[in-house]
Amino acid sequence: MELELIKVHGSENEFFILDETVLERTLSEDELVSLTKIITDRNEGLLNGADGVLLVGAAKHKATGESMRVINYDGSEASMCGNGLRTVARYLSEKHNQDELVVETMHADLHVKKAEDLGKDIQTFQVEISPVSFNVDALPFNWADETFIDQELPELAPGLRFSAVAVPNPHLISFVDHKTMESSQLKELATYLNGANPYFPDGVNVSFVEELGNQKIFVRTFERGVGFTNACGTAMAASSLMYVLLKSGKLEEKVQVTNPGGMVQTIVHQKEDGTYWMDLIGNATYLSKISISLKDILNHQLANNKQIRLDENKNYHDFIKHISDINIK
Ligand SMILES: N[C@@H](CCC[C@H](N)C(=O)O)C(=O)O
Repeated sequence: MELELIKVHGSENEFFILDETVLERTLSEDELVSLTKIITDRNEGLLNGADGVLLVGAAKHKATGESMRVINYDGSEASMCGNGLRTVARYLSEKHNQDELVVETMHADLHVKKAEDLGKDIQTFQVEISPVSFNVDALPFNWADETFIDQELPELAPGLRFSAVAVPNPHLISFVDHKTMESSQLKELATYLNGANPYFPDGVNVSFVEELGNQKIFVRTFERGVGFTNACGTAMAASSLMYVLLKSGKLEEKVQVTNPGGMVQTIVHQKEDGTYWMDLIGNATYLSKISISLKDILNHQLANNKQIRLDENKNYHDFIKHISDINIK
């Protein structure tokens, strides 16, 4: 069976999009996990690998058109992916010739839409990040209290304060100074919390956040199931939420979030029932289109592919050259 893949990125968080609805048959779970591990491998994978696979499938609910599943680099499945959802939003918007759609994800049907270009000729999409929960059971986080907001974890990271939030994938967030941002502390802590540990049985995405100015933050994330990525969309949305709640107090106002792979904008909203949701606005860039058979992938014969390299990334690089706040790679 021939597969059509699109290599894409959102803030240089890279994925392969695979649309299962146009295949002769659906993939088995084993095939999906094996395929993901093989093509995303950063050394031997397809086109230098990626951070995961985004599987477009038929939606279960009538109200929505199609669904997105997120398979991390290590084959584990995540409930959401913010950067990935922007690229799937673009794919579905072009497929159905529609500027606004609803995409079904593991826990929520999310509104997505085409937005004004963030930079010259940068395809830009705005996606809903929700539902948000501060309940530690939603992550899950083994902690005695119901929530964990702006608290110390002295046995793990003395002197730092953390907040735990599910959006709905799990995030642990700390506001740090520049020196801590550049240190090895994030890697050490996140590696521990994503191995066998008593706190986060399913692992957690860990982010350090540096305040850069009024409604401006820099976010660096070590992702569960991947490791360091250039950016994590749900982490930037969750970090913006914590920035608004703990620092600026400015709901409904754009936050500029820079990251090692570029820049996005977020807006934190509060509903009448008191719950929060975020908009995540950023690039949805196509890198290459690839045709390859499933058999060749599973036999590690990745050279047997046909590919069309797209030239959109040049515009993206011109765009990020002008973001002066990108200071950590
Ligand atoms: N990069 C994504 C998040 C992908 C899932 C994450 N690694 C997890 O396991 O929760 C994003 O842009 O949100």
